Amino acid sequence: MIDIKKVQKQILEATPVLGRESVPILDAVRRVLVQDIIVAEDLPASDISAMDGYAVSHTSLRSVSKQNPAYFKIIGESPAGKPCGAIVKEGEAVRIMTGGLVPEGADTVVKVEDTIEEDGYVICSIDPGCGEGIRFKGESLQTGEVVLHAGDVISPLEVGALASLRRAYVYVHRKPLVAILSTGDELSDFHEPPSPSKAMCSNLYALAAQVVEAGAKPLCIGIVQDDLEELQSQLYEALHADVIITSGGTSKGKYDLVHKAFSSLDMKMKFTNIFDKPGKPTVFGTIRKKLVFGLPGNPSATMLSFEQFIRPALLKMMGFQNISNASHNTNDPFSLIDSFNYGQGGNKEHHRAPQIPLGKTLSGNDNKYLKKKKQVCNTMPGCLKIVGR
Ligand SMILES: Nc1nc2c(c(=O)[nH]1)N[C@H]1C(S)=C(S)[C@@H](COP(=O)(O)OP(=O)(O)OC[C@H]3O[C@@H](n4cnc5c(N)ncnc54)[C@H](O)[C@@H]3O)O[C@H]1N2
Ligand code: MOO
Repeated sequence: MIDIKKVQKQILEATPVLGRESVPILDAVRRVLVQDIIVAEDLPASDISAMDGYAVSHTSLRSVSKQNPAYFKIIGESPAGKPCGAIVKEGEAVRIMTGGLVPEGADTVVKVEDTIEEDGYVICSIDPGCGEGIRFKGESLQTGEVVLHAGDVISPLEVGALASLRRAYVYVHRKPLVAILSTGDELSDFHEPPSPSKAMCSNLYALAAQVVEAGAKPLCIGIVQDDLEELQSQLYEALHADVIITSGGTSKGKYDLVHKAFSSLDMKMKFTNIFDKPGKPTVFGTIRKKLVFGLPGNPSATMLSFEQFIRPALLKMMGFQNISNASHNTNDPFSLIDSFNYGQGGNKEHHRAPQIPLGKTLSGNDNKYLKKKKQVCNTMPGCLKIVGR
């Protein structure tokens, strides 16, 4: 048996980073960019007004004051999206709206609140300073600038930047396809009637949801009976996925066939048992370089093993680099009380303790899950996630 840290390290060492695919920018959210994004055209592409006001040449505004206002003849209008062809000379102004193109000859926009318009003239008694009220060409982004880098994670901010650069598609790391199989003759699915001897194969759905939440693509293969040939053939079919997860059949029972099926497919076994519970009988190896995880059937063990071992691998496949050893936050249903040396043989056992603040000391009466008095609540040690996610 090996400990969680070693297991996590072994898994990440065997995990490849997947190649790239081009996707529409909205499909790139929470995914990792594979290319640098270089600005092809200045942003803004021309000088545009940052204010509703009047575009003038600053030379006409020098030495204006309340006592000595400047008068400008209005020679045209530049609403947003409809440029004005006029050329502004000294003593002239163009009425301009926010986002409107600044006409030739103008270098300053006086905002409307600082002016009075009368009989085709605008009167200005304040000098806002040369260049005020204008967003100049290239002020936000300049041609040739690297605005996003390979390895960046796309969030709405990056989508906005990409859209403003007119990039409809970007290259990101491919999402792993994760085949999920549930093994066990006792399992049934929604379409089957309930029976006392059957258990609903909830793991199939819980695992698929975890795969989705991690950002990968689930492929629910369904229930596979406790039959070696069927298991072998379903696993063989599943090899077109990037990752295979089975649940159940990993233990020592007569009908626990997962080990045999893996061996028959020449699995390169990395480990078969971990030191901690839940999740003790977890199996991991590779078949034709595909990652294969055999998770125990107990639903809480299945989900915890996914969080500890599979989620980090999926994140690595999708190009995330900042995978750290940060623990889960305590609002997570996987928050656990850590009761060291609790199990027989001295292995760690983690008991569920939903939504208890990190570090809080609890008395034995606080929670039905507590078996000892005065245990310090902790999150699952060694659980990997992206920092800041
Ligand atoms: N002799 C020993 N027996 C067991 C050991 C051991 O060391 N020696 N380990 C125990 C531990 S720890 C675990 S965990 C389980 C793991 O068993 P399996 O992986 O073989 O799982 P199953 O026996 O197939 O199922 C266990 C339990 O979970 C239910 N299950 C299975 N699949 C699903 C599913 N898709 N959805 C919902 N529930 C599922 C199943 O009905 C069983 O109740 O072994 C212990 N035994
Ligand atoms: O190790 Mo078992 O996975 O439930 O406790």
